[in-house]
Amino acid sequence: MTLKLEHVTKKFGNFTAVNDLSLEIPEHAIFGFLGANGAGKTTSFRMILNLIDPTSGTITWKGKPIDYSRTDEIGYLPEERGLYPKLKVQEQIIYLAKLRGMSKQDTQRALKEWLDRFQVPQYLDKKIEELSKGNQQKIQFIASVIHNPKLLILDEPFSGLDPVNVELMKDAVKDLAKEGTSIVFSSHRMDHVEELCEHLCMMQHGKPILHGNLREIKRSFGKKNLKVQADFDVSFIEKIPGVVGAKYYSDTGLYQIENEDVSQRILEELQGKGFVRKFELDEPSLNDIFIEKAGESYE
Ligand SMILES: Nc1ncnc2c1ncn2[C@@H]1O[C@H](COP(=O)(O)OP(=O)(O)OP(=O)(O)O)[C@@H](O)[C@H]1O
Repeated sequence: MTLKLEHVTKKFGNFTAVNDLSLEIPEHAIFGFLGANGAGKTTSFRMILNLIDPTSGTITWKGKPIDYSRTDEIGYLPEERGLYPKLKVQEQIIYLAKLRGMSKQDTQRALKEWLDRFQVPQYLDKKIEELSKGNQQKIQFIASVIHNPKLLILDEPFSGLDPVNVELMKDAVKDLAKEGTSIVFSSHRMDHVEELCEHLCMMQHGKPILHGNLREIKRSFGKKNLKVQADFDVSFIEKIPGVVGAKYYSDTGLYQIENEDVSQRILEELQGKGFVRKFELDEPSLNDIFIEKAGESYE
């Protein structure tokens, strides 16, 4: 029951918004679409949902094109938030859930649970226009998940939310995945994708420049990061073989090293030179990988 994109390209006139995108989104996974503004994330989602046609390539869900207008298996949180301002929260959600084939009673039950979960039970009979933007977003998120979709597509679900609400929404996304929903979400925040996703696709100017399992991507990148903080000058570390990058922030040296053996060599060289306050070996960040692949910084 996977979502499959094969050689998908979308052109608007002479401009290529998505360029030869192929990927498979495994069942029950959280899949992150990462990319700066204009990278092609929303265009990819619109094609997945059959809202616009690819110029070339094919997209299938369970082996067939998605019929977004009819299926009750899909949930979609669009980037442009679009609730009816004059409707009350309850009226709005009941209306949208009905389009997904849900009864009024089931919707009311599920809505109460979601409002409690998002700590806003008092919004049930409030008009959408009376809510703050972030709270409207929570309601629109509820609209996209109320019918327990099997495939959930979330376009920038965390943008505009304060840190507390980002955490609430992240937990909801994690729980939905645990319950069996396949989730695809876009973000320009690498930290959100690193935290939530097993799989990701990183887009740049319409092209996928990195794609696959997050752990595999990090492992195959090879290099690791080492943080050293000491009461003496540690800049000699950059000359040690296997150290391929160095940066300094006040009293901390940040090194990119080829492998773990190099960190052992560095540790030996540090012995007897003075007091070492920090020696921390880390996986490469997505940003490190992006810079190497794309030849430029992320945003
Ligand atoms: N209907 C359209 N006609 C012409 N160009 C378009 C159209 N839709 C999108 N584009 C262009 O395609 C590129 C990709 O846009 P898209 O909205 O997919 O990016 P995105 O990664 O979602 O960006 P953001 O993070 O800003 O939402 C942009 O340069 C955009 O201007």
